[in-house]
Amino acid sequence: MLGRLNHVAIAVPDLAAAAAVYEGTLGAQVSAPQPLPEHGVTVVFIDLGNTKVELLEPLGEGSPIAGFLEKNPSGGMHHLCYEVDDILAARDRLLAEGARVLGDGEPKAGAHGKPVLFLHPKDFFGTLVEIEEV
Ligand SMILES: CC[C@@H](C(=O)O)C(=O)SCCNC(=O)CCNC(=O)[C@H](O)C(C)(C)COP(=O)(O)OP(=O)(O)OC[C@H]1O[C@@H](n2cnc3c(N)ncnc32)[C@H](O)[C@@H]1OP(=O)(O)O
Ligand SMILES: [Co+2]
Repeated sequence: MLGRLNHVAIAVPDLAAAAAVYEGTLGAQVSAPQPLPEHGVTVVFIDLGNTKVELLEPLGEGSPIAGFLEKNPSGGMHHLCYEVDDILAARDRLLAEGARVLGDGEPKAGAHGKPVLFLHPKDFFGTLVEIEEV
């Protein structure tokens, strides 16, 4: 079921400052900020060739990452995103295996415009998992 690792996401309190560190200190190419109100975050991506790093900060009230940043005020690893070739088949398998799919269980378009779903961190060893259909 799992394909490539699409991205590793890091939640940050200040996206511009984090992007500047990735550009200046790490010499990375960082994409322009992408506000995603439907996800309650603004993101940038660093394309590493074999995978990506996603830096994200809260956007608006009720961001799903606000609680995480309260607990981790300087930021931290937030989620992993695995690629799948059929997100509905993946969802059905995950539900059949007893995993919790977050939200209403319906895929939403992610940062790349592809359908994504999230799985509860407590079901995957303290790691929030995102799956993205590619
Ligand atoms: C840009 C679009 C898209 C893409 O295309 O890449 C994105 O990546 S959008 C990213 C932002 N969206 C989401 O993260 C959606 C899914 N997340 C959620 O629904 C919530 O974040 C959550 C997972 C339900 C957690 O919400 P929270 O308010 O923190 O709830 P709790 O405090 O009840 O947390 C429960 C429990 O889980 C621990 N936790 C929370 N977040 C994480 C995390 N990222 N990694 C690991 N563990 C996490 C939290 O500490 C609680 O643990 P206990 O305190 O031990 O109960
Ligand atoms: Co993501």
